[in-house]
Amino acid sequence: MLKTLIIEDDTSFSELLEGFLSRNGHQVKLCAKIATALKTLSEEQFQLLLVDYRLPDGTGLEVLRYLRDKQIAVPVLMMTSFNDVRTAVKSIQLGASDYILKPVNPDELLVAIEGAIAKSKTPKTEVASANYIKGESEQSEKIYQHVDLVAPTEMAVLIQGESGTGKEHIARLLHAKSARSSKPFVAIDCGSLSKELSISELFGHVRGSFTGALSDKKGQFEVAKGGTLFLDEVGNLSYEVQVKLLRALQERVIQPLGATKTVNVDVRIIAATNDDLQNSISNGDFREDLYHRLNQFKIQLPPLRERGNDLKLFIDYFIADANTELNRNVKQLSKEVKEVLFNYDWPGNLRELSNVIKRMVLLSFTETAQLDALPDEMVLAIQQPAPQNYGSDLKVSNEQNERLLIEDALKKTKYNKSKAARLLNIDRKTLYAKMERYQIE
Ligand SMILES: Nc1ncnc2c1ncn2[C@@H]1O[C@H](COP(=O)(O)OP(=O)(O)OP(=O)(O)O)[C@@H](O)[C@H]1O
Repeated sequence: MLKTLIIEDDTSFSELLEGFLSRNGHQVKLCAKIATALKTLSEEQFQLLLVDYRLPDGTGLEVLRYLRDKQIAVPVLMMTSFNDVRTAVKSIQLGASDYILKPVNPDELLVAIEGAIAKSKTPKTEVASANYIKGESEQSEKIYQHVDLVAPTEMAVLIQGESGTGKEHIARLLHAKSARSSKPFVAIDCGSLSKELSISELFGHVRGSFTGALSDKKGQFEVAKGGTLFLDEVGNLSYEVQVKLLRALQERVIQPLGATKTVNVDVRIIAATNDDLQNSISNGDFREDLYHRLNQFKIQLPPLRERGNDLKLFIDYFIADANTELNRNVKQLSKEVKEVLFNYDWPGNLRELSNVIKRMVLLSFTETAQLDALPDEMVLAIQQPAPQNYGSDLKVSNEQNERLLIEDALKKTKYNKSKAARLLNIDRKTLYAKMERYQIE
């Protein structure tokens, strides 16, 4: 019996899920609001969480933040509508194992649950012998050439790219191709750690150094000794932690919280970000000196929609993978499916593509995948008129869209800036900075 908590406000849907999962070996509990869910989580332990993204008293991200702050390790599967994919993909950065599109298909749900549980059992420190393909576009060639050149050096590498573009995959590859490959690769998700936690997580602490420090704990700098420390979402580190990190990198020593002795640092740093750190530097959110330390070599990963022919290669690759995993035999795509896959703009990049293809293969019982195996909303999305056209100036166009999104979020939240920031999935400081920039009152 797998003890499972479903957090979902649509009661008829959650009861349906409850019945289905109970028949498939789950012991299910239901909560319809975040507040009741957090109370339940403080009283009981679960082995799996299914969380609706939009809930009456907030978004599923709040549940993830709670789990992070309380250091509760449990696989979480986000259930999201198509329109929320962009933000749901971000939930992965906050610790969710995966997301699944609503309406939820039962077979797809079981596959996603299996994946989420398997993922939670793979230690983050393990270097996965990930299967990957390189792609053939000019950009891909350049990326892998740069990987080959920089991997054997000791240079700090900054990997920049949208969510799901393969940053962690490149970081693991850099490690695997370096002289440090026999030593640990340790990944830290800086986005999912509070300030207090990130200091102890990075540098360690000694027993009694703060309430709750019941024993000595090695920081990840020490755990990664001789190997590579991967700082994912580095733009989310608080200013105080940035100062400590910079000192560690400059002086090559760290001091665990409460310790009198220092420890030598022997790690190579690879950092990743999906923010424009230059922007964060001008906003005063990120230290320029740290940026230069991390950015001795930059690898920019392009979004999938700009990878040209690579999209086809990735589609073929993910189909082959899903055929093997799900015991299907999809060999081709109908004309309509091709049209959708090649015209969609893939905000969640490779992660979204791999999920969409897995779902499509699961729902295809013949050799040709048909349109009804794709999410309806995806089909609708490509039929919608393109967003307002601001000419070929990408920067102006992005800024206009950002401005509209911010105004919309403010209206929806009756100008409550904390709520609007949460809705936009940015912090309040960033929202203020953007409002000032766009002169939104
Ligand atoms: N070259 C590749 N070949 C095959 N699959 C890939 C490749 N690159 C990435 N993927 C797959 O795409 C998904 C996203 O990759 P990854 O986690 O590395 O992206 P990311 O940019 O670090 O994501 P996030 O910003 O959400 O942390 C993973 O499932 C990964 O296995």
